[in-house]
Amino acid sequence: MTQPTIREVRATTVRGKGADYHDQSGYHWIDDHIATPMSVYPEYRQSRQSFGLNVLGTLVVEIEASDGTVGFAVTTGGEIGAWIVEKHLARFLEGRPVTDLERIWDQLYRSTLYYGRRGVVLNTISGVDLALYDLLGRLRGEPVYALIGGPVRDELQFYATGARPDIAQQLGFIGGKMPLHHAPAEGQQGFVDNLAALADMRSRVGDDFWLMWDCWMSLDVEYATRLAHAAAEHKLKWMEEALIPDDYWGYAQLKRQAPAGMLITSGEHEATRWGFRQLLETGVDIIQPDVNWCGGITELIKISALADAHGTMVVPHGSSVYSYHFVVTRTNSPFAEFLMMHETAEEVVPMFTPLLLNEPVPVNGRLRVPETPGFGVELNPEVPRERPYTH
Ligand SMILES: C[C@H](O)[C@H](O)[C@@H](O)[C@@H](O)C(=O)O
Ligand SMILES: [Mg+2]
Repeated sequence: MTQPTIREVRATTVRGKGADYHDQSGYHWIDDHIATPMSVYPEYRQSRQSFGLNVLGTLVVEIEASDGTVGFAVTTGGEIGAWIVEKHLARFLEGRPVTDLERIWDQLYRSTLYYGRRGVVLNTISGVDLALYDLLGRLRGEPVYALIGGPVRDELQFYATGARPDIAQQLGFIGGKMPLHHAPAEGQQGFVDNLAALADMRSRVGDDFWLMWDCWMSLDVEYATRLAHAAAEHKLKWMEEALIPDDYWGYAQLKRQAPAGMLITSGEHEATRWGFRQLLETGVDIIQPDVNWCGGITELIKISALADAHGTMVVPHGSSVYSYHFVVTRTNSPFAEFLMMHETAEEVVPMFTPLLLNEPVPVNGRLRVPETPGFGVELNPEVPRERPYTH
C-alpha cells in the first residue's frame, strides 16, 4: 500500500486568545501586575501586554495529505510563523511521505539554524511537527499517544496555574502555581508583599496542598535565593523560571543555594535537545518544555529521554492536548500543568478557547486522554482565520 504524501501545507493566523493565551482582552489575572524581566521599567510593570507579550498571535498549521485528509496544530507564532511556513518550510514537506517525521524535522531545524535555534522559529517548527502527528494519527485512526509508545497510566493528574490556588484545591487539582507579582526592582516592599501573598494562600489551603511560584524570568540569583529561603517556612514546593533562560550558570548557583527540599524548575522558554542538555547540566529538579515551543513531539521525545537519564522529571508547560498526549506516555512525567484561562481563575475552561472544538479539560483535577484519532480536536469554524502568505 503506497503511503499518502503531503499535498499542501497552509499557514493561517488568529488574533485574540487561542494558542497565544496571553492575548486576552478586558481584565484577566494573567495580565495583572506579574513580575517579568521588564519589571525593571516601572511603566511596564502593570501589564505584560504593555511590553508586547501578546504581539505574536496564534499560528495554525494545516497539512493536507494526497488522499485529502488534513491534520493541523496551533501554536504561538502569528504572521511571523505563517511567513516561515509558507516561504521557507513548505519546500521540505510537500511531496514527502507523511511518515518522514525525523527527516523533515532535521531539515526544518538545519535549514533555519542561521536565523532560528529557538523562539518563534522553533515555535513554528513545533507547529509543523504537531500537525504532522495529528495527520498521521488521523490517517492511521489512532490517537497521537498510541503513535509514540502508548499510555503508561490510565489518567493524568494536574496542578493548576492561576491566581486562585485555593479554588484550584476545591476543584480537585493536586497543587496551585501562582504568578509572582513583584520583581527585585520593586525593592523590600515588593519582597515583603510577595511573601505576604504566599503566606495568605498557605493559610487558605492548609499545609499539604502544593503551592508554587512562577517567577517568569524576573529575578536574579541573590534575590531568588533570599526569597526561596524566606518562602521555605510557607512550604513553597518549587520556584519556577526564576532567571532568564540563558543564565545556565545562575540556575546552577541557585540550585546549590536553594533550601534543601525546595525544587528549582525551568524550561518553558528553552528549545531543542541541545538547549535542554545545558539546562539539565545545571541540576534543576524539573524541566518544563512546552511541546508547542521546544520543537514538537519529535524533539520532546529526545529531550525527555535525556532528562530521564539525568533522573529529572519532565512536566511540560501547559499546552492543552499537545502536552496531554505526550505526558500520558512518559514514566518521568507523573503529572501535568493546567493553565486556568478563566479571567479570575475561578472556573475550568479549555486552555485554547475558543479556538478548538472538543478540547478536553480536567474534571476533579484528572483527565483521561480521549482515544479520538490525532490530537482529538477540530478547529472552531466560527473563529476567523487569515492566510497572510502563500507559496
Ligand atoms: C503564569 C505565568 O506567568 C505564565 O503566564 C505562564 O504562561 C507560564 O509561565 C506557566 O508556567 O504557566
Ligand atoms: Mg512558567
